[in-house]
Amino acid sequence: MAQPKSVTYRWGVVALLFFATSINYLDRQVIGLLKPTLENELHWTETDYGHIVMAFQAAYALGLLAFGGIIDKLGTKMGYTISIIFWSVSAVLTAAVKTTFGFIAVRAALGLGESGNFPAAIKTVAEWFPKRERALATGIFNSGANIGAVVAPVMVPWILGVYNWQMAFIITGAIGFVWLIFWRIFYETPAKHKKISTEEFEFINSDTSEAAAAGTPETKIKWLELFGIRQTWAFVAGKLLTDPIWYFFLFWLPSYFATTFNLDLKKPSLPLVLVYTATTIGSIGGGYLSSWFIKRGMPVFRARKTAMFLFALCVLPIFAARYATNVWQAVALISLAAAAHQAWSANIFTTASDMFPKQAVSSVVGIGSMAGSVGGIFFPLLISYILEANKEAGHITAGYNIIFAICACAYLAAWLIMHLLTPTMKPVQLHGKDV
Ligand SMILES: O=C[C@H](O)[C@@H](O)[C@@H](O)[C@H](O)C(=O)O
Repeated sequence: MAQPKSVTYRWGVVALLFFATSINYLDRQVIGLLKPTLENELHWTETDYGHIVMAFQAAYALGLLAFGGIIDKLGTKMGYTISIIFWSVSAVLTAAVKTTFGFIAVRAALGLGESGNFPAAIKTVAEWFPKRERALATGIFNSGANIGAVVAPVMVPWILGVYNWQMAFIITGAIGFVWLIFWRIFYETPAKHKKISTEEFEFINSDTSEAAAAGTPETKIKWLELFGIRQTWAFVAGKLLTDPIWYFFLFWLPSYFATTFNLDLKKPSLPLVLVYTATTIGSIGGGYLSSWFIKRGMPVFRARKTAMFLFALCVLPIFAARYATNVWQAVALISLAAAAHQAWSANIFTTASDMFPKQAVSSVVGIGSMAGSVGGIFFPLLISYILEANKEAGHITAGYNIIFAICACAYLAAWLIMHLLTPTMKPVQLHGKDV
C-alpha cells in the first residue's frame, strides 16, 4: 500500500516518544553530574554513591518486569501517564532529600517509574506503524536517549551556577509534566484517534493480515506463559548480552578518555560529544536500514537479521582501540561501535513487535530489558575487577583493552544465539487462545 499523502499523525507520535525518552535519560543523568557537589554538602563516601546508583539500577530492572505487563493491561496512553508521573515526581522530590538513605529511596522510585518508558514506547510504535516502518520509528525515538545524555552535562552545570543542586532536580524533573500535557491532549491509539485520516489508519493496519494470524486484539496473554516461548528467550539473550555494553559506553567512557588520553573532564569534552552524536546517527540510520530492506521486498525477519548482523560487524573494530596512538583514532573506533549499538538496538527492540502480537509487546520488551539491566548491574563488577587488577600492575589501559575485546564479541555472540533460538523469527501464534 502506498504512503498516505495527507497529514500523518504517526510521525508526531514518534516526536512525543522521542521527547519522553530524552527526558527519561536526562533525569537519570542528573545525579552523576551533581556527584561532586553532593559529596561536599552531604559528605557521601564512594560507597554511599555506589549504593544510590545500585538502587536506581535494581529498581529499574524490577520495574521493567512489572511495568511491561501493566502497560499491556492498561494500554499505552494510561501506561505512559503513570510511568512519567511516577518518575517525574520522584525526580522533583530528590530536591527535598537530605540523607543518603533518602537518596536511595527516591532514586529507587525514579528507577521504578522510568522503567515504563521503553515498554510503552515500543508498544506505541507497534500500534502506530506497519512493520516496514517500525525500526525507523524506533530508531528515531531511541535516539532521544543520546540527546538526554548530551543535554544533561550542559543543563545541570548551568542550573547549578544560577541556582543550586535542588533546583537542578526540580527543573529537570518538572519537564516531564510539560510533556504529559502534550501526551494527554494529542495521544490516542489509532483506533480511538479522532483526527487520523482513513487513509493513514488503513496504512498503519496494512500488515494486519500477519497480526490477525497471530491472534485477535481481544486474545488474552498470560504473562508467565511468555517465559515458555523461544522467541521471548531470543529477545532476552539479545538484550542481556548487549545492553551492558551500552551502559559501559554511557558510564565508563569519560574515565577511559581521562586515564588513557589525559582528557580534562571539567571542561566540555569534544571526544564524548562526538561519540554520543554518532550514536544518534546510528540509532536513526540503523532503523532506516532494515525498513529500507523491507521496502525493497526483503522478508521482515531477514531484514532485521541482516541489519543486526552488519551492525554486529561494525562493533568489531573497537578491538583495535588498543593500537590507537592518539585520542581521535580511539574516538573514531568507539564512535563506530557506540553508533552500531544504537543501530542494533533500534532493530532488536523492533523484533519484539515482529514476533509478538501487539497485546504482548510491552511485556516482552519489559522482560528482555530487565535482563539487559541485570547485565548492566553485573558487568560493572567485572569491569572494575579487570580495571583494578590492571591498575595495580601499572597499566590500566590494558584493562580497557580487555573490556573492548568483550564489547567487540558481544553482538556477534548475541546474534548467533538469537539465530539459533529462532532462525526465522517466526511470529508467535495465539490462535485465539492463551499463549
Ligand atoms: O537507547 C537506549 C539503548 O539502546 C538501550 O539499550 C537502552 O534503552 C535500555 O534498554 C534502557 O532501558 O535504557
